[in-house]
Amino acid sequence: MTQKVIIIGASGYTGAELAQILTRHPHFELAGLYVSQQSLDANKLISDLYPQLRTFCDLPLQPLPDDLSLLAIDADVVFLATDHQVSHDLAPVFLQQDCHVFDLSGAFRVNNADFYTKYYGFEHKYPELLDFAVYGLAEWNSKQIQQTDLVAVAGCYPTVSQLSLKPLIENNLLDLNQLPVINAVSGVSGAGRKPSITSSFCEVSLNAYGVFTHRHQPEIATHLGTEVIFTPHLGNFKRGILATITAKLQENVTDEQITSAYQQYYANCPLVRIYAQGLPSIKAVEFTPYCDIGFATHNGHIVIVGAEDNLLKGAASQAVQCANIRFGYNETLGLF
Ligand SMILES: NC(=O)C1=CN([C@@H]2O[C@H](COP(=O)(O)OP(=O)(O)OC[C@H]3O[C@@H](n4cnc5c(N)ncnc54)[C@H](OP(=O)(O)O)[C@@H]3O)[C@@H](O)[C@H]2O)C=CC1
Ligand SMILES: CC(=O)N[C@@H](CCC(=O)OP(=O)(O)O)C(=O)O
Repeated sequence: MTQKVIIIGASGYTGAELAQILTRHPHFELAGLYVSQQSLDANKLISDLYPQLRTFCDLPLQPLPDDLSLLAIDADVVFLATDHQVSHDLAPVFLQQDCHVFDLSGAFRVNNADFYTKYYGFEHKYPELLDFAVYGLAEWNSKQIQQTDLVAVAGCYPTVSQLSLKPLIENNLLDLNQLPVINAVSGVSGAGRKPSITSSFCEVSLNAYGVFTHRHQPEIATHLGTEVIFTPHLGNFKRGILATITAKLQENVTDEQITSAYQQYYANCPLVRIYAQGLPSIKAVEFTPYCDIGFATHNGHIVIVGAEDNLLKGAASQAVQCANIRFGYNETLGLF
């Protein structure tokens, strides 16, 4: 059994990663790559933009047709690697034609229409889809993912932050009277391929941004079920996120209890690697579908360090992981 899949937003950074993964996937047949109707890249080959794909994937980047429903009828699965508002507009068209939608944007991640006005700057028109969507944090929501046609793949910073904190919160090992503090540094690919002054080579050094205002704070807090302080940073490297998370432990919590909580939740999760010693780095995870987690404790506090590739576990490979789960395949199929 194979599913016919298409990627919309295929010329972008996460779209190109999806194209690479789906080309080698044994059960998903990559049937088409799409960009906007006005795209400057329309009708180029994806391998013209990403020469590393030459001979491996030479499909053209097609402009979206006027009648999207014809495209939707012909596809079993669509990956939306598009901006939030574009995904918001496209997903219902595909769902209407019984196409399975895996959306990499934030358009369906938080079940609260007001959140979109406040943090995304647009009015959400599909509250019923917010009810229906399953949050694609693969390790935590696999049962729900198996049963949905709309997966809102978790955001990049939220993925590493939640994978790091959730086992400890679920086992009541943290004193949440002191809010966990997440400081995370992302490579510049997190900002996407479109040019902008803030992601321009000579402008990027290392800086915090979105302090107390970034949309990933409420995404993390909603799905963790507890408030956090989240500060993203932009670093002068291409890909990867390193999150350093400080939290207060409940009285007398031992390192063994912490390790055992991680093992309890991730023993059967091949894409989360818990370090027995040492701390993860971006070097350990870049170009891989893993999230690596390590920790140290001192005087009743814990510092957890989580690392992932923002374009893979933080986006494209987690999207395919969710699709594998949805169709009953091994969750790592096509990811290595
Ligand atoms: N980069 C990252 O690390 C992560 C990104 N995400 C999310 O994934 C999504 C894609 O991100 P990323 O790959 O970085 O973005 P890019 O800016 O690199 O790519 C966006 C893609 O969308 C296409 N596009 C733009 N407008 C339209 C339209 N109206 N219809 C169809 N296609 C369109 C662009 O092509 P063109 O303009 O030529 O048409 C391009 O192919 C975003 O929602 C982002 O928030 C999630 C997690 C991590
Ligand atoms: C470095 C950088 O700019 N990162 C982006 C986050 C990545 C992203 O695309 O956000 P989603 O995961 O919500 O889709 C930002 O801070 O807006």
